[in-house]
Amino acid sequence: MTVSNGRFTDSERQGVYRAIFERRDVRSQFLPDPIPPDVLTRLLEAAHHAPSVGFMQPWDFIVIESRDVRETVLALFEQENHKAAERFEGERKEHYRSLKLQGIMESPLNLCITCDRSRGGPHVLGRNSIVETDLFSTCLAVQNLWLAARAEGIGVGWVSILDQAQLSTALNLPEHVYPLAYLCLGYVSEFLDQPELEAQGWRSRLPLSGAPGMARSALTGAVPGGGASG
Ligand SMILES: Cc1cc2c(cc1C)N(C[C@H](O)[C@H](O)[C@H](O)COP(=O)(O)O)c1[nH]c(=O)[nH]c(=O)c1N2
Repeated sequence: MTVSNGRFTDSERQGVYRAIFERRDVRSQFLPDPIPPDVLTRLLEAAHHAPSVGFMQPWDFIVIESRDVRETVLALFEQENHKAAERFEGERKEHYRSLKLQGIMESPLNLCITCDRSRGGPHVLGRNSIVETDLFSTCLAVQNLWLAARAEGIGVGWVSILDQAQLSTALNLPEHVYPLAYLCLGYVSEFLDQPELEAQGWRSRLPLSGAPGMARSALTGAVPGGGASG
């Protein structure tokens, strides 16, 4: 069916929303099946079509299959995760320790999406005032990949419990390249219907209306839906 004005058909639109609402951060459900090269290429193409400040396209994609490198990154995770647990007390600490927060070895492929902070030279259109816009752009590449992966039936898990300098060393990154997202990718046994942290009782989704800081009018401080302002 042809639709004018570049509009999506109903089923195309539903597909986009389905990817958004059914995307999950995956740590526990990875299958070992390899991701075929053409599928991986589609995911990287999707990431590469993210918006970026001044069309800077500051990202690069490091595909990591090596078990040695993954074991090194897992050791970095264990070290930081141990420190992270110490920030909680009592039952909350035990709860934290029970959470699975990475799938580095179980997933068949790890991917580091980096941000080259020097790309495009010293003056990038749109980045003169807010210098972090290159990092924001790279986050959008991550999200594009995450949604495309969901549409391909592939789970993605973001591992950020890592020391950034140690990760850079492990991946041999030059100083101007920032390891923005360390991701685990693979087909999954299932996609949970809610975030794993919610299923584990760690934290729940906030309501869109009335949540602190959400949907707030910058001019009046009023929260649509009758929530308290201020
Ligand atoms: C920047 C960033 C960093 C992390 C995450 C996400 C993002 C955006 N998340 C995943 C996070 O816990 C998850 O997105 C939320 O719990 C919501 O779940 P769904 O993504 O909707 O399944 C995440 N998960 C995890 O198990 N270990 C981690 O280190 C991180 N780090």
